[in-house]
Amino acid sequence: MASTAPSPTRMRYLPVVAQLAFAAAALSVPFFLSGGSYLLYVATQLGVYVVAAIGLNLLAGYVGQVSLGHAAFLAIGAYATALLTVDHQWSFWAAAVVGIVLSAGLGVLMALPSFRLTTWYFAFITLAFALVFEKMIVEWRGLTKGFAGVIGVPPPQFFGFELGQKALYWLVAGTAIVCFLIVRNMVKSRFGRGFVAVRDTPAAALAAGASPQRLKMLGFIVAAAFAGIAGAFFAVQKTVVTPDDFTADFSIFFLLTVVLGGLGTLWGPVFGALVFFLIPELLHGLESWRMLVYGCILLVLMLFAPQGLVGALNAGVRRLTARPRGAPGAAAATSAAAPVAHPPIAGAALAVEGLKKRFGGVAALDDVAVRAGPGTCCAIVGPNGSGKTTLLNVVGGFYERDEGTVQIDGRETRGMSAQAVAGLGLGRTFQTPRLLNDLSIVDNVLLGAFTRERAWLPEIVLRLPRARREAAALRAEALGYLDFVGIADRAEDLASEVPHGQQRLVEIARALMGGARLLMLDEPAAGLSMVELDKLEQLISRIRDLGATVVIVEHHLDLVASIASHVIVLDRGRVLAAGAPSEVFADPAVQRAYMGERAVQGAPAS
Ligand SMILES: Nc1ncnc2c1ncn2[C@@H]1O[C@H](COP(=O)(O)OP(=O)(O)OP(=O)(O)O)[C@@H](O)[C@H]1O
Repeated sequence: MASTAPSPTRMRYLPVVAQLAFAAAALSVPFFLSGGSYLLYVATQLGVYVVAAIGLNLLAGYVGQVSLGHAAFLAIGAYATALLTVDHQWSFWAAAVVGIVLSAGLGVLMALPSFRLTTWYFAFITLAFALVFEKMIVEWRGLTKGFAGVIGVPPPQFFGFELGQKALYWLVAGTAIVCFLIVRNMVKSRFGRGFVAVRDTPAAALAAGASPQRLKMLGFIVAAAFAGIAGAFFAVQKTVVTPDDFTADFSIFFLLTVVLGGLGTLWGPVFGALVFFLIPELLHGLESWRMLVYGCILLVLMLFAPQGLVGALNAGVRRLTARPRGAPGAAAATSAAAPVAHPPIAGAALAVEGLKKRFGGVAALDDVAVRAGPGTCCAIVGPNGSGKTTLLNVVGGFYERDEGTVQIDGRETRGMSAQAVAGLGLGRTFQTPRLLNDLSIVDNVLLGAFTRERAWLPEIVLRLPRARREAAALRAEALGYLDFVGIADRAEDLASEVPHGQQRLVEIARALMGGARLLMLDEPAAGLSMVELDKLEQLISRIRDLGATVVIVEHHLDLVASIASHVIVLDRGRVLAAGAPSEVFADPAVQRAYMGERAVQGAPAS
């Protein structure tokens, strides 16, 4: 019987066909409208807004930095273009470049507070900035001409020819398409995975060796530069630039556009701008009813599609094309990749001495020593609150230590950031899996390769051969790692869709993808079924036997007894006992402190 489900190949090409069709439709608009028409003017303005919204969506949707001051970036692009062309007779192109550079520079400044502030505090700062900036434009009369604004911005010239309204439209629409493609190529690359990690789980970004600060900075620069471009077009399209054009309302309009269009979706800003800019324009004839109808549309959307237009559409498509569990599909596609015969791993030795860490009055670690060598598994056990996770966090560079030494492969890690420690070959998993829920399983694994990718941003944006080759090779490798941990059939599923036990395996695959030579697992058996536990035990044993150094924090003592050659028991931050599992678990002090008197009889023998 012929299947009615859309074929995976057809589904894969659908977005490309849709993108081409949309671009063709956008570029053909001037063929249906006359040169001086109001609609062409509106369509050009829409294109300008799309450019700005695409940038804001990258920043707010992907990097998670909600900015309520986007209008300021546009204002810089617009005023620079207007002032340089009107007062100094610069060409549009040179003036626009200055506007874009200045706007990107402001983006750098705006990025700085985001390094320290949480999302909402940062949003308030940007709102305050937008309000101050609005006043500044008015008050700095000597430069901006105050309320009067800059009048008579000339149209761009191209080889001596003045661009008419149709040509300007094509220029704006072409720029919007280019901006869309830049963002599309970026978010599909390691930068996109890094952005989402910074947004959803910065610890996972750090563990993968990615710098949240640099990624935020990149997001701000791109968003601000796009707004600068939009501002330059805004100036020539309107021919007048005044402070009223760049109020805080304008910033809020952009945020509304990307949120209601679908925050963090590629098409969100495009459809958002289309709907939320065009609707009030098209409702012009309704006069006073216009805003009421507009408000009702927004309300309905917020109620029925809180994830935005495109977010709701994507969710619908996912539901329609969902593959029944166990049916061939992505499973068949991924299992076709040859199972990886993993080469040996050159394990990195861990040596910790005299480690101390206090949180106020609590001594979370007090003179702790750990030694683990390649091809061995060292288990850290102890009651809740005994300092196990703190130990992993200090070794991983997530917390600064108070005293002591930590050496990975003989290198002292004092003063190193978490991403620098990851660069020494440390891979880790977390007590609660830190996955990028909106990305596929294979993308989650690919995050692990963040620092291994060599293609530069321009190569990625332009999809040059090296970037494409590298992306294909890494993807094949990631699928291999999913095969290795036994979940290749879930490669294309969203991380949020896979069960808890498999999420833990994804984290292990991600660490291996990052080239982990010292693997630290924080309670990997928590919440697993007996079958999953068996598989986990085999997997960790395989990784250890390949030569990696494994350090495992675990409450499941049977698992510890079967895979660890050395056990360290922590109790209130101090090492209570250390040695082979059989000795340690037989120690009455350990039995009393950790397992309690009643459990002593049930302790594993070895
Ligand atoms: N960021 C922090 N700020 C303040 N106190 C902390 C912090 N992290 C850990 N602690 C404290 O340090 C001590 C050790 O905590 P830690 O999470 O390392 O224990 P654990 O052995 O991993 O416990 P569990 O088995 O419950 O995960 C606890 O008293 C905890 O409250």
